Amino acid sequence: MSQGSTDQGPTDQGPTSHESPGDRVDEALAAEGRPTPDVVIEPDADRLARSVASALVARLAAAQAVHGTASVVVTGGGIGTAVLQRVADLVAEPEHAVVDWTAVDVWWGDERFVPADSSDRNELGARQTLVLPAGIPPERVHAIPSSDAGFDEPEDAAAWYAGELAAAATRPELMAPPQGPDASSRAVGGDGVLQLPRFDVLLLGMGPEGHVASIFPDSPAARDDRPVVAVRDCPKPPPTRVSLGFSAITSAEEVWLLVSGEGKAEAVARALSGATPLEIPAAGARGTRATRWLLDEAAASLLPRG
Ligand SMILES: O=C1O[C@H](COP(=O)(O)O)[C@@H](O)[C@H](O)[C@H]1O
Repeated sequence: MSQGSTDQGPTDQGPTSHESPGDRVDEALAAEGRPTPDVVIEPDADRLARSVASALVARLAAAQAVHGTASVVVTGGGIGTAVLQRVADLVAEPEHAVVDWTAVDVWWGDERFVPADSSDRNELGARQTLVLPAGIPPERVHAIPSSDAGFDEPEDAAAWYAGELAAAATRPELMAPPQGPDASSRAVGGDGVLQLPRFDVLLLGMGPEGHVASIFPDSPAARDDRPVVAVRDCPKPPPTRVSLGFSAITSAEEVWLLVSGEGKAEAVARALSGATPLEIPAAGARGTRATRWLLDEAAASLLPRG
């Protein structure tokens, strides 16, 4: 994996004309002094998917060495699904059998609130490409409810998923490690109870306008402090979704943004040069220990060189 690091991290925001939770995410992250994002550029989407897959297997193995289990948040989308396919290829190779897949918890960053068998479900791609081939046990697979799973409204599904996260947060092997006062307050509710388990790696795709999970620019979800939010009137179909909010995304130890294609180059450049999370939600996706922008050449084409 060719590796580079930029000093263009989105921590030096200028003053904003109005205050909103989206702006507060940015300010809180800057105040915590989170690590500057790394930028890794691969020649094309296929090589990007392969190198991310290898890095993900290594990261999950390292997490299991420390905690006994690993916890990953997966994403839908083209490159996100390609990465899971490449991980599944590695699962089939004995020399890469470094991860105990029976001890991996899988979460989703966002989901479409449509019937379970709809091809629009992010869940389907991840189940077919990785969950089934790797043999991850059903009790460790935490899908966001579909519209036919007994919830009439996406708000109910979001509240249920938030409950699942809070329940997992009490499992000793999934407890989040202590963080700084501001960061840990994201994982803890107003009642002082842990709301979020440990996420070792949180994978995100990014849309051409800079959306991550289902947090779109200048949308209610970008202004919502809750760990899980219902999304309505989404500009990209299907319009009704459930998404992790910034408070959950920024509680992850490592956030990896997977981006390929020229159509996303402008949003990548803006996210890494001071756009706010309200303007480009990807700019607000930061891990407590690391943020990695994993790009192909086309997606990186508008970044300043060197
Ligand atoms: O709608 C969504 O889009 C993003 C990006 O998808 P991509 O195909 O442009 O890479 C994805 O990350 C998200 O999970 C999905 O719901």
